[in-house]
Amino acid sequence: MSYIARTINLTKVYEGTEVVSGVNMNIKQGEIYGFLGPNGAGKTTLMKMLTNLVKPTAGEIELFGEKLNPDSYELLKRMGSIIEYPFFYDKLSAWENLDLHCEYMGFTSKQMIAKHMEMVGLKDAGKKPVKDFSLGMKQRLGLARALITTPELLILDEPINGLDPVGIKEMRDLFKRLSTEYRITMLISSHILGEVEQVADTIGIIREGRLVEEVSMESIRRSHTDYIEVQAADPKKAAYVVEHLLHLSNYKLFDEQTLRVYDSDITASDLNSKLVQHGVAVESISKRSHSLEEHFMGLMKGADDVA
Ligand SMILES: Nc1ncnc2c1ncn2[C@@H]1O[C@H](COP(=O)(O)OP(=O)(O)OP(=O)(O)O)[C@@H](O)[C@H]1O
Repeated sequence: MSYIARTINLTKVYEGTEVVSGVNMNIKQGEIYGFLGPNGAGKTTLMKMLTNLVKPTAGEIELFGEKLNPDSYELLKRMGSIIEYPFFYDKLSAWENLDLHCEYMGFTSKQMIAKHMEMVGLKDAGKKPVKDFSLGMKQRLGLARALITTPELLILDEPINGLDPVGIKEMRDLFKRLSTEYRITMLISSHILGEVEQVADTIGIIREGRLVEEVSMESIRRSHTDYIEVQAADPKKAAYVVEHLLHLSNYKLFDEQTLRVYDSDITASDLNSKLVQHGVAVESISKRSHSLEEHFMGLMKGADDVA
């Protein structure tokens, strides 16, 4: 397996508190890695360490197979990033801002500016001063700037913040294109599952500085459970019928009204008729999936029941 970025026991302590704790993160070449966690979980701090903006307290970072040091300028040139809000010279136009960036980074091709302005949907906004840009436009311009030096790895901290639904869709499509057409590996943070779920190949979940899960979306989709949910006035009676008369053992009582049956040996309509036959007053019965949302929300909040 080829990893483009790895962290080994990465830790950051601020004022005596570990805000990133022993994180082992593995970002594979070519993938989109969705980095998910609630506000304050440590996402930005970890991304700042990956881009040498913050020095780790302990642990190591490997980029492109090499150890990241304070003077790893060549490694940093191979990545692009937007961390927190992108900063621009407000009075300068979008084009001038990108031009300055190219010079600063030692890239001279001006054609790249037009190409990337178009790519992020800002083709006609090049002459506009950045002070007249909306937050969404600044996010796009930040992305153009991060892309202009043709990075192999793109690190984007909450890139969808401030975008309207159309902008979110366009940004998602762009991420997919960057991944499939340009083979750029991406680390994208968010505190909202829906923002990354549709594009990510792998999801890493950080909570209180710890990486609590790192898993491929494929395996999550494969393993998330199907079940039949029964609402009944007396779910204990329903559970009795399920266990002792139908001989199904994989079920769980949830509250005063709800029973979930995880066995795949029975259909919802068969279960309904059997329960009714044995005198259970079924109020509703339906086939459901334990949604990804529930799975991830459970992990992000630290709930025990996240199966
Ligand atoms: N320079 C700093 N000095 C002290 N504490 C800091 C500093 N930077 C971040 N923190 C603290 O570290 C913790 C993690 O912050 P971080 O910004 O990395 O989280 P996050 O997951 O990116 O959250 P958000 O989505 O709100 O940006 C927070 O408790 C924050 O207050």
